[in-house]
Amino acid sequence: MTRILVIDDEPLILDAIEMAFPDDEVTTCVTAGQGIDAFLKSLPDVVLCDIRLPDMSGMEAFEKLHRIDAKVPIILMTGRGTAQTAIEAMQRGAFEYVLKPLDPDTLIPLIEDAAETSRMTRIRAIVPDDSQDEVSFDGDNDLLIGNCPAMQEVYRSIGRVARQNVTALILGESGTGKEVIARAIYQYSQRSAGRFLAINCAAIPENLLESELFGHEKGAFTGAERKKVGKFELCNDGTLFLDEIGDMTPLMQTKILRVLQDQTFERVGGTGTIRTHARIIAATNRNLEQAIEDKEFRSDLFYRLNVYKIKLPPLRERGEDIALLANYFLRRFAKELDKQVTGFAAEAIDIINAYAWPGNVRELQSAVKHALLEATGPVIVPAYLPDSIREKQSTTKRAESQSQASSAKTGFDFAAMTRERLAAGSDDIHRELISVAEKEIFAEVLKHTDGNLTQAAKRLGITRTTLRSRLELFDVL
Ligand SMILES: Nc1ncnc2c1ncn2[C@@H]1O[C@H](COP(=O)(O)OP(=O)(O)OP(=O)(O)O)[C@@H](O)[C@H]1O
Repeated sequence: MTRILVIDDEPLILDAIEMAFPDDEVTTCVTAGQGIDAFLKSLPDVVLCDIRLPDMSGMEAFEKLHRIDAKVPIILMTGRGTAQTAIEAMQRGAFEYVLKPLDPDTLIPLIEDAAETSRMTRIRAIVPDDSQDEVSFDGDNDLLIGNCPAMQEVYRSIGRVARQNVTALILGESGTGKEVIARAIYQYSQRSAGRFLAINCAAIPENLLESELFGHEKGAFTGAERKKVGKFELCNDGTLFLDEIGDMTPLMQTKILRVLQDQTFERVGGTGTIRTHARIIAATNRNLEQAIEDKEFRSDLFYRLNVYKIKLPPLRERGEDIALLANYFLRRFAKELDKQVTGFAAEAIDIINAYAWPGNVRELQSAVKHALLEATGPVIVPAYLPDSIREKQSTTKRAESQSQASSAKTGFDFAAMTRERLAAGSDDIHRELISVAEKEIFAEVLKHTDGNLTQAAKRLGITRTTLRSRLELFDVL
């Protein structure tokens, strides 16, 4: 549920917004004064503010709200005549502006985007300190849980890179915590009071991504009925998180490379060169070295991004952290859901430890939530865990050990695994299953070649570099 504060003196607009967000908490105010009071009383996640208000200008209202808490995204509503003022407000920190009459198809995704930005900026990602034995519970922030050596190295890396103002590249499978690490880097950086904007480079088509990142001039293309300020410009002194960077098209890769090389770009349809000092944090679940070899990713862009690399281990390789995380999520969600559940039965922890967690921490989180919702007693027993984990844990875990020990038998039921991943809600099934298959194939071939990579690559019909990088990705080398 998003807490939205709307400040506008037109009752029709207030009603329309309340109707457009029936599941959210919408507070409406008809003057700037009332809006500021409501803002001070309880900070909203997002503010929508008209540019013309009866008691002060929308610009003044924006500046007052922005001074109180610069991390709350403020969207200005404007008529065509006042769009220039709204653009100026954006350059001073407003999140976006929308033209009246409001179009729900534009407004709803924009509010969702603003709410997500609000969450990422305001909910702190806290790195544990060395002295921490017990995990202290903090409902308002995200604590990074895990003590295994690989995670300790991740925490050290955050400490080293956060204050350096350099580009950081976060690598790891889906759900391993890349976004939460990006937030930690931002929050521990010298730019923590500034803007943090995120964009998922895989989720939107190329032309939209281009506009989102670089902005566009009015009339730059059909449908560009207003000027747009892009994220690179908005984040001039802030931090821009480019998620799923490995999935960008060649054109976007070239454009991003230019920004990284000389900190300049042009808006789409614009001629003026704009300079940006945005700090870039990039993340991907792809093996970029492999993508370079496959000619899908520019090597010069990779070298620009790879200034400081943080590699997140998959959950299945985090040993005792798995149970630590499960217990943390149990306490967290038990509080949220108001359930009197105190812990896991030993058998349930055994299953959790044995499962391969292809969806990593995110999958564990939803499994614990599922178990809590199912629970009727004070302890989580195996029956409360999702079927997919109980039934298939042995299959998936075996996949891991087979690939590493190179000694197990073959014969996965891929149809069953696909069904399992579908039931688990995964949206990365192709990669998950292909990885499991690849690991098994490699393990068998390497066993046959006594671990000789050159011979194995020959028998597999792939290059030695490809084999090496796949094995590195699986952390087999
Ligand atoms: N070490 C950790 N301790 C506590 N919570 C974590 C940890 N790592 C990840 N999480 C939680 O797991 C969930 C998934 O993490 P996140 O979204 O950062 O993963 P991701 O790698 O960015 O995933 P994707 O590649 O799919 O975007 C989030 O709710 C995050 O807060």
